[in-house]
Amino acid sequence: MIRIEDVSVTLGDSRVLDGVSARVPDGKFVGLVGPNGAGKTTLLRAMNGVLSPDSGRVLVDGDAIADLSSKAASRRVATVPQDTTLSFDFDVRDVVAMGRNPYRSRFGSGIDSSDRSADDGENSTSAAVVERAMERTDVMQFADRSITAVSGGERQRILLARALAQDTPVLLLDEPTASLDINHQVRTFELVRELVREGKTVVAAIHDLNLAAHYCDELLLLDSGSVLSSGPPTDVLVEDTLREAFDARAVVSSHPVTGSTYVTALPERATGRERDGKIHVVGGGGTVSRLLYVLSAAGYDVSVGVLNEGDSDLETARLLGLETVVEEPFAPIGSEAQAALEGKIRDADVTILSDVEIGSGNLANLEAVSAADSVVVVEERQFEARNYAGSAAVASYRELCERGHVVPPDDVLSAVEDAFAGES
Ligand SMILES: Nc1ncnc2c1ncn2[C@@H]1O[C@H](COP(=O)(O)OP(=O)(O)OP(=O)(O)O)[C@@H](O)[C@H]1O
Repeated sequence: MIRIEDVSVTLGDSRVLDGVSARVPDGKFVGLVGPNGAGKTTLLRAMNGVLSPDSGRVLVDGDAIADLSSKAASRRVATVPQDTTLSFDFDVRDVVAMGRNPYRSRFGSGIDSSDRSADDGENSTSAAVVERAMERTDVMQFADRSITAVSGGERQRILLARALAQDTPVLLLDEPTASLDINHQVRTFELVRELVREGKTVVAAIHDLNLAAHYCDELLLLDSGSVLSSGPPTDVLVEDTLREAFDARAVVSSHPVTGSTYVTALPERATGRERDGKIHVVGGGGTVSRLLYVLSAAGYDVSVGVLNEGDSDLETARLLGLETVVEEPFAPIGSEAQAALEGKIRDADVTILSDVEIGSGNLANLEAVSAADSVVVVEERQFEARNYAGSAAVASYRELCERGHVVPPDDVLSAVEDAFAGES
């Protein structure tokens, strides 16, 4: 168990940590999240004993880490720093083997009698621990190369190997995947989960909130040196808290594939007049996702439907946190969905009809749209080019086109602005 008790740290003139308290239970993976400069690295440095707090303390397995000798502290806590630059010219294998230093006697390279690996018997020599650490972090191929001759991402994995070779119950990682390609990001986090399953306690500063949500048991959100929120990712990653910490608009949903809490950052609303109108979008079949994103990023209150369950546009709408009118997969629009659609169109200031197919199956949709206050029709092709034979649906669609703005997809935002400006 790691206990962080009311830790405050001042660096230069600034109070970098201000009364931080938290607990990390054994065998858990806790993600430290928060904006740049929030104090994540500083907290990790207080946790490994490199930095002594001005007040408060960090206890690891009951002992204040700052009071332990550096050797004793290094047997409890291993750290992979954010800055992995190493200026000395050692072979990679030697760098990883440095993880064994806390177990070596002060004289020469003999193994200290308290070396846990020595206690483990013949097969767990230091060399074997080092080899295993290199295998798990996929750096064996660099073993005989100089540490100065590997890439930043490779160096990051080598320093993780060194931390594993240290064989400590606690592992601290500062942005462990910052320089890693997508494959090694996932492999590293999967490895961390495996280490946690084996009983290690891991705390990692992580900028990518979605990776943090997916892999961590709990998150500790720091903001300006204080804990703003802590607990399971679903409790910490909520829109209001994210706005407060990161000063950013974000939508929180669950990822359609993994089911993990998923944060989608939205661009700030364009400056100028506040776009606070309601828009309902009729369209789907995988064609309106970008439109939904653009409109909600612009700050409008957007709803969409009727969408069938299974439509990728529905996933997008859910990711963006939009209101939806939904029908069963592949089913025609039933009376309940029809009534909900009519309600949404009634409530909306502007209704967008986006490149829908015109046919008898869509007549009810088109008639519902004809009750809208203001209509924008998105058309990839000119109406005439569609060459539809006369039918009630075509007549209804033609009437909507005559009444509303007809625009290509790229011009929707300006057409919507015109509609709000009352120029329709
Ligand atoms: N030696 C120092 N002297 C003065 N201020 C410092 C010093 N080291 C760090 N700071 C400041 O302390 C604050 C916290 O820094 P820290 O590196 O802990 O933040 P962080 O959350 O890890 O940030 P990032 O996400 O950018 O890595 C920052 O505002 C930083 O500028």
